[in-house]
Amino acid sequence: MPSLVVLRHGESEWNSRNLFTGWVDVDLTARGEAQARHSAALLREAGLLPTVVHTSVLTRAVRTGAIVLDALGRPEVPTRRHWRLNERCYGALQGMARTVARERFGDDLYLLWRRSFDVAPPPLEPGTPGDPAADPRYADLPAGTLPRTESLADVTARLLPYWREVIAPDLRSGQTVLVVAHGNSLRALVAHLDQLSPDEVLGLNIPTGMPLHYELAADLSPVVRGGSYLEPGAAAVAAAAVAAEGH
Ligand SMILES: O=C(O)[C@H](O)COP(=O)(O)O
Repeated sequence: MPSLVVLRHGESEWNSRNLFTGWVDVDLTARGEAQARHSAALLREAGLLPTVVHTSVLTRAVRTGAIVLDALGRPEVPTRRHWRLNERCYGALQGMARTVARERFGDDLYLLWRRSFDVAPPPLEPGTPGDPAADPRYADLPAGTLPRTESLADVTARLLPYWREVIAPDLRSGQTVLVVAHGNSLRALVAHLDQLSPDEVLGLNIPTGMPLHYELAADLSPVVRGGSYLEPGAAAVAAAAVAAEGH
């Protein structure tokens, strides 16, 4: 059976400061690096040795993937990086503390912007941190591709082509695929895999550095809806902490 593991990057510098991050390119904290190494140990114990890795082009995901492979003694495993796996663009919220956002805009709008499927935050101002128009990584993308803000629906629309055209063929060819991405780009993928309702999407939170395993049927539908965290107890506690951020 095709085997997929999805992993949100380890804790980042802005995760530890509770700042909205989006496309701002920050690094891992020492805790985040340790989470990546622990994820490798869990993968080894579970017999889930990746044969291909897909990451976003953001440092926190790229480095998490590299640390996992290094800890497994498998630095030669091919890794592909693509912007379509990037975190959602959080627009004008990028760089803002979650507590400030919740107090400034109110609980309802704060929740809608963080966790609804089809509501995007206000767009980022040109030239502010994380503006992809100023980043050479995206220089070759067609004009109009780069987001200035994204809803989860927007993330889904730009992520699924990569899922269908690149990751799915790896799975169908029998690879053990590790996808290292972000809290919301993985929410978009999980919502697609599990066909989540809008209410289920609203309650979906993915913790940093905790491998989530999906056994997939031949049509790539999950054998177990929601997949299986390799450390389910710790993941449930950490996901609740993500939901509570900013409160
Ligand atoms: O971009 C960010 O700030 C995080 O990766 C996800 O933040 P959220 O859990 O508030 O959506």
